[in-house]
Amino acid sequence: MSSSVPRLVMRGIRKTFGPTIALGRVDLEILPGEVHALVGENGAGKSTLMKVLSGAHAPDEGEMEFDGQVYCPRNPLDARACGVGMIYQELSVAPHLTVEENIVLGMEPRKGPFVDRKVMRARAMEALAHFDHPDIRPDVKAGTLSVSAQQLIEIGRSLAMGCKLLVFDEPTSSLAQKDIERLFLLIDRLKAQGISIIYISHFLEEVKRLASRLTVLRDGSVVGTRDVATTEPEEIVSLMVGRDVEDLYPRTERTAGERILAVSGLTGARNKPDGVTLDLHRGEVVGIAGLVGSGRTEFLRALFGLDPVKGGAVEIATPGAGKSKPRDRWKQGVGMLSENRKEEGLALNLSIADNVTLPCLERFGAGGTLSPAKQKSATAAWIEKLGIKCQGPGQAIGSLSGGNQQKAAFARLLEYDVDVLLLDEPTRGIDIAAKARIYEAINEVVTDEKRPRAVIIISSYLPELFGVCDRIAVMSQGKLTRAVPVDQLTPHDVMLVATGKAADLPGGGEVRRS
Ligand SMILES: Nc1ncnc2c1ncn2[C@@H]1O[C@H](COP(=O)(O)OP(=O)(O)OP(=O)(O)O)[C@@H](O)[C@H]1O
Repeated sequence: MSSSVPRLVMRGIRKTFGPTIALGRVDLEILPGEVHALVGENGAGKSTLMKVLSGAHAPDEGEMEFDGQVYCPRNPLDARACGVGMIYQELSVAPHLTVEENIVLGMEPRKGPFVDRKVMRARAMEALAHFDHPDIRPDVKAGTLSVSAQQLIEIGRSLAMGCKLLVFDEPTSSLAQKDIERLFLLIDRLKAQGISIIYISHFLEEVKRLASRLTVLRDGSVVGTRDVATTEPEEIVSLMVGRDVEDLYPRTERTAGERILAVSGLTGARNKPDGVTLDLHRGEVVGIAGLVGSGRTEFLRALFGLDPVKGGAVEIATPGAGKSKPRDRWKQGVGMLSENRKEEGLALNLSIADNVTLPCLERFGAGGTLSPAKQKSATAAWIEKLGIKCQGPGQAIGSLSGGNQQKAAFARLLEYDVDVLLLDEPTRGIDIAAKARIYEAINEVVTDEKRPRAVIIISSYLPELFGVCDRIAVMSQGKLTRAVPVDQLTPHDVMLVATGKAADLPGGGEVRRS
């Protein structure tokens, strides 16, 4: 931190949306060459603060300075021209354009009425020199590249403009482990070049690895800024949630009951999954570990009837099974939460109550009439249980923060009350305290005395799988190992199989019974 002039000063930033105070007079200071983490619960105001910084939202009050100059961007392009680049979770690369066209997008160098292709190429090459990535050539179509390469194009776009402050909003959520490590090394290099970074993440391990200071937002206010090296994770979490953290992985005694699902030799049209066999019993949670791209999502999609299969069988022993075709899994008592929030089919203009009750509206009225009061009271119970931060069941779901939308999608699955829950990365984008509530809800459904349900959960976060599951199986190149009880496994065993260094897990594949 060579200079005494801060890179960025945000002072007294206030932003309201109708009755919601998203930010109440926030102050933030970022130094040159500093990686500064921004953490907080879902709905704390992190995205809103960054949207003010990027010119996407005008603040109601407050002022900003960038390198000692007044900074007041009119829009994100203007912000980038002033030196502030944003790298969002949902990438904004244009797939049909080439890498170099993406890098100069909106700032194309001109020669008369035409794009100056020579200057464009030179600018792109200069930006790409930061990455040393063999696949990212200036003339390839961006859409043909992996998610991690597309993320680098976004970063390149900001570097080509000479940005001195980059904002990363949960950048690792769609990346494979090796790409995550590559990104961290890049962030280290950018920092060494004096570029400042604001890093938003729900993973405190990432914050520890990268940041020197962190700021905690709670309910639209800064509750503390700390040096990362000298701050314990427990202190950060209690600052975030405003109280001490209880047990993150609540779990009561579980017993596997009758078999509810039997998958044998399931093979997808494109060989992912590849001959997958798995049994699931009432009262248990089975985890699927594996690297991004190993075929975990494809397995759940094939099992749920979303993608075509070319071989194998799925037997379901729920009260609703047999009455309907395999495509109608919901009617058979099987529900799925997709990893991609956009695919969840949340109707963004409708209220939380409408979204949560939509799949089972018949329960909320009789004779063709609907009782909004019943919809609202059922939804209010989920809002309370999962801690969805909102004004009430009537609020449009599109105006919730990303993590709170994800919680509402989970509430919808629970409200539908299925026997088998298929969960693909259910806590992605969800803060630590809310994760604990989701784990608690999972524990409740599998230990329900009258009707214990069964859960399959995919997660890239091993502590989560070890905390929540009874058995874990590992997916690698479309093939799934036996599901082994968690107390016979270590995370190391799982990683060896996931990375292809071992063929199978140790331990037996038996199900624990009472
Ligand atoms: N366009 C909008 N209209 C109405 N309310 C909004 C809008 N954008 C954000 N809010 C509200 O402002 C508050 C802060 O939301 P924000 O998205 O900044 O939270 P966040 O900390 O980024 O959460 P997450 O971790 O879930 O992404 C929330 O209560 C949210 O519902």
